[in-house]
Amino acid sequence: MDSQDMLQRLYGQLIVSCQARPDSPLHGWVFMAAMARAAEQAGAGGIRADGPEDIRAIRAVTTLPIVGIYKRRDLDPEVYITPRFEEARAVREAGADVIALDGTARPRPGGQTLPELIRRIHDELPGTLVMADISTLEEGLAAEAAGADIVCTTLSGYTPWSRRQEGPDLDLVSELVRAVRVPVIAEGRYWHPEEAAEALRRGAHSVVVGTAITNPRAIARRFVVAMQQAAKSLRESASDIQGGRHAFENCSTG
Ligand SMILES: CC(=O)N[C@H](C=O)[C@@H](O)[C@H](O)[C@H](O)COP(=O)(O)O
Repeated sequence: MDSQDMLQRLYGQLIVSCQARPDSPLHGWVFMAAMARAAEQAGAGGIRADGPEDIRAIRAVTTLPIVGIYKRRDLDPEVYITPRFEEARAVREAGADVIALDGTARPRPGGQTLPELIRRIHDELPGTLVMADISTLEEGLAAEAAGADIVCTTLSGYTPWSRRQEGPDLDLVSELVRAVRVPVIAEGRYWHPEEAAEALRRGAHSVVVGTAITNPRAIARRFVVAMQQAAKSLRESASDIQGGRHAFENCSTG
């Protein structure tokens, strides 16, 4: 399948990000491959995955397009998403169709600039689509000029200069759609299905959802916190009622 067909295949689709950090009980390729299968059964149109081991395992169980990344926080705590050509090649060789990488202008470990890295991927790994993970409109424009095939809102809220907000950066989707010619993929803090639908209405090509689907710890936590808050206010109102009753009793016996 050529890269235009691949883009076409992702159009309007949910891409499920199947990632689990080392401290998660679900860390490991067995669990990530199972997550990817579950996502496919649900009707997702693509998978985003981290690291050659997970990507290889996912490739073995699905024919869905894979957006591959290789996080290397050990090389750089800030520019950690597929920072160098070495990581890009490893991800591609493991079976990824699209390589997503840090698309900001920050200095990269290894010293290559973003345009140099994208050029090298296109030259040496032909047929690979490059997705630039960016945090602002300006970075999206620069990434497109640098040769990125797709821009993605992944890093909005995760660079010191980008918008901080609890929910997804839908406005960045709208701004990018107006300003760039390449497809814009929405990603980052999509928690409700309606938000993903809204991203499509604003012109997103696809939407990537991770935590809300593949992180049971975060999902369960949401319930725990909501219930703890409810229990606390129940306790408070019960003690108010009790306090009221005491006051009444003291008053009527006094
Ligand atoms: C900032 C960063 O490193 N984002 C990572 C990129 O791959 C992942 O940790 C996110 O889970 C992914 O972007 C999906 O987003 P969310 O989990 O919010 O749906």
